[in-house]
Amino acid sequence: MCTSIALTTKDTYIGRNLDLEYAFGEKVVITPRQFPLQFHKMPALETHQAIIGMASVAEGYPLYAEGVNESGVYMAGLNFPGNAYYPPEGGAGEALAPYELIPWLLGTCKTAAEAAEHMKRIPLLGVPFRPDMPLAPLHWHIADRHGAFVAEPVAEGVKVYPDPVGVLTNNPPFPFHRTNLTQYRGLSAAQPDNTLDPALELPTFGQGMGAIGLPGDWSPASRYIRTAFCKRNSVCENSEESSVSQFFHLLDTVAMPRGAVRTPEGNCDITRYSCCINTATGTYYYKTYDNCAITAVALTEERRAGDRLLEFPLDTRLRITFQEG
Ligand SMILES: C[C@H](CCC(=O)NCCS(=O)(=O)O)[C@H]1CC[C@H]2[C@@H]3[C@H](O)C[C@@H]4C[C@H](O)CC[C@]4(C)[C@H]3C[C@H](O)[C@]12C
Repeated sequence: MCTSIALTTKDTYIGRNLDLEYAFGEKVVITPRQFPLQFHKMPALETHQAIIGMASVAEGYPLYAEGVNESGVYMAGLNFPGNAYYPPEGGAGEALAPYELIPWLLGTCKTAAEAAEHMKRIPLLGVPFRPDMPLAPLHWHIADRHGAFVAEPVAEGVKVYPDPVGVLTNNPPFPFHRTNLTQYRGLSAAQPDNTLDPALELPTFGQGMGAIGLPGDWSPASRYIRTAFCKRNSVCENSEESSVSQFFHLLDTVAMPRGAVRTPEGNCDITRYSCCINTATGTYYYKTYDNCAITAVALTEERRAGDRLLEFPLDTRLRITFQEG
């Protein structure tokens, strides 16, 4: 499962936890403006906006889990099994395969609203990248500094919702999560009033008691509520360091430590990586399960301008610094 967040401090920061029991060949990949992108049913993009994000590269093609373009538009795919539906054959006109969405939309769109409009308009095409690669059952978080959207491909078509909370997890479909939030409307970061019986002495005996009832498990519904609560109450200083640090703390509240979440096959679902992207600069910050220090890849002008994919293998090694004095 996964959790995606859009947070505005001095800039807008967007990113996600990627929770999975196996590696998918992930690395930070920059698709520069002149790298030609091919599509099944759309004309090739010979030149487009540069994209930075986490992807596996297959036959020279960037298969993104999430990315940001140079206009600061973000798009992330999150698991949506049992609900995601892709029509097996598109018509004669335009269509995009699920793995083509991030390259095409981030290659062409200047705003998240524009990408959301395309999601409503362009039919999806249920074609995998390769016959031996399954179609990933996904829904998408789309965001920029102006706001966020959720796009869900279901049997009736692609549904696009505005997302004023700025959070997405996994199943069930998005309207459930919005309704479910109402059940937690009484939670507070402040100490609770004694509304139970003001005549009784019920002094609080520790901090944090206003959030009693905040779900602590890793189910998608609980991660949604926990992230929405922590994001809503988030405070940080007006600096890059403080914003990035805060963003990773928010993701940490829903990260999966190995062993706590088992798949039906008995494998451990873990947070393989967490990322935070500054949409104003395109800087991609990440940490991995073992390397909890933050590593960054900058989207420099030189890197934006090329014609070859730039691949940055993840720095996954934990380093422990022993202090001398
Ligand atoms: C599994 C990832 C979503 C994370 C998540 O929600 N995991 C939950 C696992 S579970 O429900 O708890 O079992 C998704 C997000 C993006 C996906 C990848 C992207 O869609 C790009 C390609 C698409 C290809 O069809 C399959 C490989 C792939 C490289 C995908 C592998 C995998 O399905 C990814 C990495």
